[in-house]
Amino acid sequence: MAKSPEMKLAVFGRAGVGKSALVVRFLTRRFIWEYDPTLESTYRHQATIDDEVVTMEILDTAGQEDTQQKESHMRWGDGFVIVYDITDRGSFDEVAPLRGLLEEVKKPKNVPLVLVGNKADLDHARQVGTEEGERLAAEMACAFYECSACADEGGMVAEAFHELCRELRRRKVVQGKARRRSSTTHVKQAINKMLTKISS
Ligand SMILES: Nc1nc2c(ncn2[C@@H]2O[C@H](COP(=O)(O)OP(=O)(O)OP(=O)(O)O)[C@@H](O)[C@H]2O)c(=O)[nH]1
Repeated sequence: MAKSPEMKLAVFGRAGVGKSALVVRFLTRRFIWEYDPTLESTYRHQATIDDEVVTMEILDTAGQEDTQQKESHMRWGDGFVIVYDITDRGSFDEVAPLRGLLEEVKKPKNVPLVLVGNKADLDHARQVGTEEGERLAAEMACAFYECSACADEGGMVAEAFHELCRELRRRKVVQGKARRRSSTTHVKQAINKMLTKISS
């Protein structure tokens, strides 16, 4: 049987935006009100996405980690969930610098990621408009979801993680094609070289 693809996903965002709550919601479909502030935790999870089994390693990072720790986690990951809290403008302002660091650490640029505005159940305390999230996601060329880890009736949390896996899969297909194309070109070049040698 073919081995299921493995994807390393890291979740970033300011302390308290709900990273752990989102990861736990995704893994268990439950919401737990209080967590110890995360040092960092990694989880393994399997899911069937569009008829393909995918194995995910999910890293729930600590909101308070320093730049060196962030960079090391960014190097580890294949795809990223950047989370802000719709009731915390400051957490939204931290998204662009986080994305900037990601682009610096990961080369080539255009890193696979999804943007999540969490705590959508707290609309009365909203500080960041939905259109602002949409605009930022468009600038970063990534998918955008407003979610609530606490009240996830629409299954948006899983959708955000699944979309990131789909994006990683799409890129793998494109990279595979590019690799095949480049090896075909190499073979053609070698044959041409041989023929030139024979005829000279
Ligand atoms: N109302 C509401 N509260 C939420 C939601 N998600 C998380 N919370 C609350 O927000 C607080 C912080 O949640 P955490 O999941 O610990 O946040 P975190 O981003 O992992 O925080 P650090 O581990 O410190 O980086 C907790 O009190 C959660 O109960 C949500 O969707 N709605």
